[in-house]
Amino acid sequence: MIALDLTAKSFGATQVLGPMRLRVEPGEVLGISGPSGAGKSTLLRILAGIDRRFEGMLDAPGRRAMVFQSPTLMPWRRVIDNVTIPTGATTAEAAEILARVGLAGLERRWPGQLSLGQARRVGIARAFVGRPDLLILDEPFASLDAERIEDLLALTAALIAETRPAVVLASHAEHELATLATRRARLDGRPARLIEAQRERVRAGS
Ligand SMILES: Nc1ncnc2c1ncn2[C@@H]1O[C@H](COP(=O)(O)OP(=O)(O)OP(=O)(O)O)[C@@H](O)[C@H]1O
Repeated sequence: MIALDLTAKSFGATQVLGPMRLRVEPGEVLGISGPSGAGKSTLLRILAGIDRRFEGMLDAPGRRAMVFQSPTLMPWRRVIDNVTIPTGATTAEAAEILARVGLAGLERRWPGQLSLGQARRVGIARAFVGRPDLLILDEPFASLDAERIEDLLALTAALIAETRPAVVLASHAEHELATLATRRARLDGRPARLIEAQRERVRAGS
């Protein structure tokens, strides 16, 4: 389980996030919406352990993975190395997950030779290859066309069901949140608070 008890997060004199308490169990997908600039990315960076400069306590499981809005691939490394190097996965494990996300045969390509949708798939492969306990998804499908979003939503849902990490997803897209989230919350206000919706539905198997 991931547990955050946050008192405050500030940039300089500006407090961005107010007091909040957040818990996510393995197999749960907490979907967070909220206006632009509310602090979703800031909260996700805290949960991922990237930003430790906050007041409060974070208790997060060991294996964490994050998928960002923009694919953060190393352009000077081939696709397969973009999966193995940051994760420590073997070449065989990387090839298997790349095939799983529909990129069989593209392992030796350079990131610059991929479409945006393919680059996103590499990001998803990299996130799941280590079977994370905590998965942070920050607008993972932004700027893709509707058909590709559907494919990636289905793929992500299947991989979550198989590996059952605790997932926190931030998105502006209602459809993405409605498809993936088992719980919903909204981040709003100044400083922003997390307002949890009532539990809506629990996906089969979770
Ligand atoms: N490194 C930083 N230094 C100063 N202010 C920052 C920094 N990062 C974010 N902020 C500010 O914190 C607030 C929250 O930003 P954040 O990116 O977390 O919002 P968001 O909800 O993710 O927005 P969006 O939905 O547009 O991505 C904004 O007012 C932003 O300007």
